[in-house]
Amino acid sequence: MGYLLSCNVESAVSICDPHNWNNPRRSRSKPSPKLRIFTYDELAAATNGFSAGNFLGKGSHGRVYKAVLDGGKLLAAVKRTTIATGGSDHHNKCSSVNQVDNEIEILSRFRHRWMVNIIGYCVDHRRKTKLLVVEYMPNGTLHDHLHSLDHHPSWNRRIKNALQIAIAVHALHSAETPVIHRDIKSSNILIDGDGNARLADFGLALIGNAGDEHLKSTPPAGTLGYLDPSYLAPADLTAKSDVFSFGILLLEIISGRDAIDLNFSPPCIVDWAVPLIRRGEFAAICDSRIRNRPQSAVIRRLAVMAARCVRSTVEKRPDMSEVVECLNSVRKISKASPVWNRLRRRSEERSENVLVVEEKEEIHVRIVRGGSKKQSKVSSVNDVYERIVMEPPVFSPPLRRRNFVMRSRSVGAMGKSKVGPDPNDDVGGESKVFTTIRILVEREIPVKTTAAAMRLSKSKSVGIVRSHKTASRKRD
Ligand SMILES: Nc1ncnc2c1ncn2[C@@H]1O[C@H](COP(=O)(O)OP(=O)(O)OP(=O)(O)O)[C@@H](O)[C@H]1O
Repeated sequence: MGYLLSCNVESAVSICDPHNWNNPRRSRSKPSPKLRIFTYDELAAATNGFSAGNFLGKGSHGRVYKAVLDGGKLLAAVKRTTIATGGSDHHNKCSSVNQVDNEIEILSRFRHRWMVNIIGYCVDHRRKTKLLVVEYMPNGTLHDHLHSLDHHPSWNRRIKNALQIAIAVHALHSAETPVIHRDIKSSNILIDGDGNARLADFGLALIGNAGDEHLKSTPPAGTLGYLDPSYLAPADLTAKSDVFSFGILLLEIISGRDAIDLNFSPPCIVDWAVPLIRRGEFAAICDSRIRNRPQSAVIRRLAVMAARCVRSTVEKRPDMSEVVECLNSVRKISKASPVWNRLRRRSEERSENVLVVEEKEEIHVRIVRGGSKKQSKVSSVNDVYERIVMEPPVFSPPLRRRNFVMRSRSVGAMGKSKVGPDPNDDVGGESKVFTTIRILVEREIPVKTTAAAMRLSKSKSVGIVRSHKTASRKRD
């Protein structure tokens, strides 16, 4: 099959220094720590024989186990995949191993405080297995937190986590040899012991400069609901596809709803949120389960940034440095002392009608005295005119029900598989790629609305990264 990306440990030379994420020159000078090469027996012992008790979860390309290493001093997560030997599922196995190889390749070059970093790996040909060993994250995924029925992260926590991931993605994009993650989504963000968000799952990530042959020859991949609708062919890939996925993530963080959620109308988060944002109805997209709503300025800036990230015109999306700047300033506002925030809120409430013109990071506020809602000009997010709605927040649209926690499917397609954008996205033109999605229809819930409740089964990343070797062999 030729799906090979051998991890050359010695080539692991560059590192993203978390303290210098915006200074690639300084961060390049740090040496990369050596990867540990484990034996199978070592990892089997550390995971209690890959026991059910140590099982953490199952992805589309293998099972993940908790490992206790170095006499209990080091906790790790071990991702186990099977090396293909031919047969009907040969292609899937190739794809899994290839994704693990890809993760090893990329994670061995980059380390970042807001990423789930690699510790080492193991290749056991006799048992036909490859194991990736990464830092253990004890607090589940951001998806679990956002969609849990009991505990909902506070606004401060959400903004902090969004900023952490934005910083990690920006570090990848601005590295000397950039990396495009291609699978940014809440279930690929793990929460560490201190409640920090860490970007994980680099199985679909691509490393290289624009124009590199392997970038131009790797088919689109990603997760349904998060996948950039403009990314239909290998040549369409840019860092702005990650920006799109990050925008979806930000909408999910703000609203607490899934990227595709059939309990909402429309089910696609972009179709649901962007019209509300355009109309200035920021409160309507806020997660109604959190009692302490942040100031309007915080919600407005988050919502507008998210809407800009999911713009259909790729060039009009911000780059991640702008997203980081915005989230940084939002975090400062949201962390300001309660007294200051009360004063700010009061002054906001006093103005009956406010027009805000946002230009990049500068916000100019024009107070329109005595203006009616009709007079307030509300145009698209692109025109960056918004009206702050001073009415009580409009929470919970009528179709909202939380009977199910739904999860958008991770669909990636690489190699032979094909993947398409969310069917709800208005892509326009003829789509060159397709995808399938399993939907379970359930009718058991007595609710006032007439729509049947539907649930998506757990998302899975599917795909094969074609190696440089494969690409060049094809050319030959
Ligand atoms: N480093 C880790 N620490 C703790 N738990 C982890 C870690 N990595 C993965 N897990 C758990 O294992 C599960 C499976 O992870 P994996 O990355 O294989 O798949 P996924 O991202 O959930 O799905 P897909 O492969 O379809 O994207 C995760 O949902 C998470 O619960």
